[in-house]
Amino acid sequence: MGSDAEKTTTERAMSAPDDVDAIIELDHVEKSFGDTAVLHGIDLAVRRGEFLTIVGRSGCGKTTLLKMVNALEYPDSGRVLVNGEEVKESNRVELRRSIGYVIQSVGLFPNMTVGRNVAYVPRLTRAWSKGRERLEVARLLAAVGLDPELASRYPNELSGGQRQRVGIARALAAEPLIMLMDEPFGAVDEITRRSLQDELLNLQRRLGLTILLVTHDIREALKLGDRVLVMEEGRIAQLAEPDELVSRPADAFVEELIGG
Ligand SMILES: Nc1ncnc2c1ncn2[C@@H]1O[C@H](COP(=O)(O)OP(=O)(O)OP(=O)(O)O)[C@@H](O)[C@H]1O
Repeated sequence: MGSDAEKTTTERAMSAPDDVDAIIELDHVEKSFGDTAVLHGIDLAVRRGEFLTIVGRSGCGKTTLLKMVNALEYPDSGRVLVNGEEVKESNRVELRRSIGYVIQSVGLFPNMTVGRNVAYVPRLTRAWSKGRERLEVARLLAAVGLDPELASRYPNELSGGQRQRVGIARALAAEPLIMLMDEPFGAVDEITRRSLQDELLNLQRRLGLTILLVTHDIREALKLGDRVLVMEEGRIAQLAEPDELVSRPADAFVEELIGG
């Protein structure tokens, strides 16, 4: 009794952090801004190579949770561990370089070409020759479905969808094990969005990336996530595989979200 095979997917999904190969662990994390409590006792273990999607209403704490992982925010109490090391104790610069961070507004450097943008972190950390850099940039642009010829353009000479792809290529250039993505496809049309989703899924499987992706789009969350984390007012409403979430929503809130 109680073997893994006998558990429901929810029980497996909710099982204790120490019985999985966790690359990211949140251990009873609490966070407030002034008088406003934003995260309430969050316990979460993300497995190496897992794609976790995070959904919930605006202001429920999704971005704050993501920022805990790359030390842009710290918990008031509780612990956040990446690769078994507490984030609070880590070297922040090294930690951030090892974690890709992609946000909706992309944040490309406007005065640098696409190529320079993509090669930004490798230029700081690796001694690539000019030729090698050109090859690597072309490879990365192709990986996110962009024509390598775009390397010589400036960000303002690209469409919103192309800029989003460059943002992902730039994050991948640092060869991260973890990617944090906050509404990465928010500003693109439906067709581009679908193709970006497909490319991201391929990359994630191929490179064994661990991805935490925040989205407002439940269909996107169900399509991309190995598991989906539904947040409600700073708490975990449900953490489950997509099928389980759809067939057995934990409460009326999750049911409404799925129904919508
Ligand atoms: N630096 C900050 N100072 C004060 N309050 C903050 C700060 N960052 C976030 N908050 C507040 O914390 C709450 C959670 O914010 P967070 O950005 O995590 O929500 P979210 O779920 O990502 O929202 P959205 O879906 O709208 O992006 C919000 O009420 C927000 O106003």
